Amino acid sequence: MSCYQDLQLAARAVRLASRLCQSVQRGLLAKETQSKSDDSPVTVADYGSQALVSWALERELPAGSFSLVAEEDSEDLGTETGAAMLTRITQLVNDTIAADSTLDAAPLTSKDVLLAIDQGRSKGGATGRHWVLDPIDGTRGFVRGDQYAVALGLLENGEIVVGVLGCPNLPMTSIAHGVPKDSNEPVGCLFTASKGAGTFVQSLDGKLQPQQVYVSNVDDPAWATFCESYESAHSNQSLTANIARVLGVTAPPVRIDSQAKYGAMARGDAVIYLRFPHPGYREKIWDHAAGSIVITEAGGAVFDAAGKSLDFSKGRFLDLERGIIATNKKLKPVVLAAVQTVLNGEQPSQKL
Ligand SMILES: Nc1ncnc2c1ncn2[C@@H]1O[C@H](COP(=O)(O)O)[C@@H](OP(=O)(O)O)[C@H]1O
Ligand SMILES: [Mg+2]
Ligand SMILES: [Mg+2]
Ligand SMILES: [Mg+2]
Repeated sequence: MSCYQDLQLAARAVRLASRLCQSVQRGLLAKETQSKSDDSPVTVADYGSQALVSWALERELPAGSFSLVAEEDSEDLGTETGAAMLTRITQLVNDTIAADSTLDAAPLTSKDVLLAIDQGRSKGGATGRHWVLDPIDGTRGFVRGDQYAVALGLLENGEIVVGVLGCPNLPMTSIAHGVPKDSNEPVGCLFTASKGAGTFVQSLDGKLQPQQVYVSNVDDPAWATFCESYESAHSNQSLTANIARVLGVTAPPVRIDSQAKYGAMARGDAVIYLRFPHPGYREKIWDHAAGSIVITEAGGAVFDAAGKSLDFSKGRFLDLERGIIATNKKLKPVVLAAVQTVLNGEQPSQKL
């Protein structure tokens, strides 16, 4: 299959899953959220999205060739509350398939749904082709009614070659000054990127045609704006404020959930993305796979505090020096220097 065909397949799968997420977010019920053992939330939509993407990819790929590294697994659906959730997930998956006039498929059973979810247990690695999925990135944002993304990448021999981000709540217009509340602007963006072919944005509903996008070309940090996680537990915001101060950035950061940040940056809404999880946190590949190619194909760079590009070939986790930074190529050296200045000035106890 060519990169173009992979991209089309990925975009169809992400669109389908995004529709399921949108319908759940509209009528979100408290009982549809569970806590995972690591205390992060997971909803019927996370599972439903993973089942749909897995099902939509596998049916189009050569038999036996499908490998998926994805965030969720069916373990928690084996409990008593899990069984009720599974019924609801199966219904959501089948309703979404039935509502798509381009799909001609028999309804899935609960067992089919469990199997589709558990396809995501692949370990990935440096050889072969592995799809990398975050069925809902930014579940906390999703539950709050804010930003989230369905994020799908394709890892080929250790390198991400395709990335698709479905961002159902992201305005088609710039969020450089934040996401407007209660605006009539159209929302719902689909970002697509493939190796050597650029990054494009189109409306998730398909009404607006794809347009090529580029990261900001700001080369003076004083004019730069930055974005970071909405959740303060996900990134050390006093550290990022110090980095911004060293750079001379004066504008307040745009704080939004999920890889929607990478999409927004790819079209120039913000110039720098700073992510510094608290010591001990290990980044997962599905949290950055699609987003990183969306940035690099838009002319940007994604790297860690040592200046190294992200390495997706090491399995389910990213193996990196502290932090993830994205910006344009001109600003990379100056942003990296500011990051290193601030990290070197930290108290030893604050270091990893
Ligand atoms: N303590 C922590 N530090 C850094 N990242 C964390 C975290 N706890 C959860 N995350 C990750 O942050 C992701 C959301 O990213 P963001 O902070 O950009 O909104 C979550 O993805 P999920 O919502 O898919 O679980 C999760 O993988
Ligand atoms: Mg999660
Ligand atoms: Mg995630
Ligand atoms: Mg997720």
